Amino acid sequence: MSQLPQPRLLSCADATGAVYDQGAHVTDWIPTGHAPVLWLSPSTALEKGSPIRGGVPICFPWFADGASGGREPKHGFARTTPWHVETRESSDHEAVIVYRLHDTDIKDPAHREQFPHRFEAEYSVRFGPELLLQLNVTNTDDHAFDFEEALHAYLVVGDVHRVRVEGLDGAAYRDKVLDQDGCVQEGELTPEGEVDRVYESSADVAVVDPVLGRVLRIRKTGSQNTVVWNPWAEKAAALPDVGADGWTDFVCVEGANVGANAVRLEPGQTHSMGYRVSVETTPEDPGKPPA
Ligand SMILES: O=P(O)(O)OC[C@H]1O[C@H](O)[C@H](O)[C@@H](O)[C@@H]1O
Repeated sequence: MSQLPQPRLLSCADATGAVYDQGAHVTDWIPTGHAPVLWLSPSTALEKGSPIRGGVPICFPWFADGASGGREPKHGFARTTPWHVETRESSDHEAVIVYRLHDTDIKDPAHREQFPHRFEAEYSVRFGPELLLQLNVTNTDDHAFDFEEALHAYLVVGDVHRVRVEGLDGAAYRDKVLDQDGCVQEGELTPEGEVDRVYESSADVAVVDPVLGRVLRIRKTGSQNTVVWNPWAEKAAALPDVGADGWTDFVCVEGANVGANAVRLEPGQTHSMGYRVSVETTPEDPGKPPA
């Protein structure tokens, strides 16, 4: 497979960022005065047609293998398809790039067959003191269709053993590790092993990181699910593009609409999902004791 062209680099006084046209895939966001916020695997393949491990993959028009299973490629075709740059502009406090994808950009007949609908997807990325991502999907066909979506952000943490994910208390979730529905989150989530949970929640989430001394705040709009994922040691060992120790350095907190929350769009309708991240530095916080 051939190498991907270099990512587009954007900057303004308040941030720098990087995005690949393939998958409109944001791989870097550094708000000025802070350490990088998005994790990118040092061993990811940067090859045409391969998913990039890290940053913010866009899962569309299905998540995992789809609401009723059996769909390929995993997480839909959008993350491995080149998107078109629509506009790109910078001001002092914000650098913005807008991408577009149409059904006609999907060249593989097997992929089109699994989603035989005319659509237009627009994705805007705003790099500033906040990272603001918005995915708008429009039904340009003459019949209704359903789709799933996720903005699968890999967030840098000092040590996943020590983070606390707040904001999900009381939310129902499907535990994909246990293959169990109807679980309910009690208090904050403190990862102690593989985590793969699809929460019913549109609430704000905070990733409290005592090692890096910061809190990442995630705010969502138009998103009924929050997915939290970390493969932990054993599963990570089976993912060559995560790297032996890479899994301790991130937690994925994804804005999503999946399963029963798949979006139904009538002809001409548009659905928008927004995902926003900001960083706060914290005073000394002992967090959990080291594992
Ligand atoms: O390895 P990938 O295809 O990128 O998927 C990575 C992960 O994505 C989501 O978080 C899913 O809930 C997980 O089940 C999956 O393992």
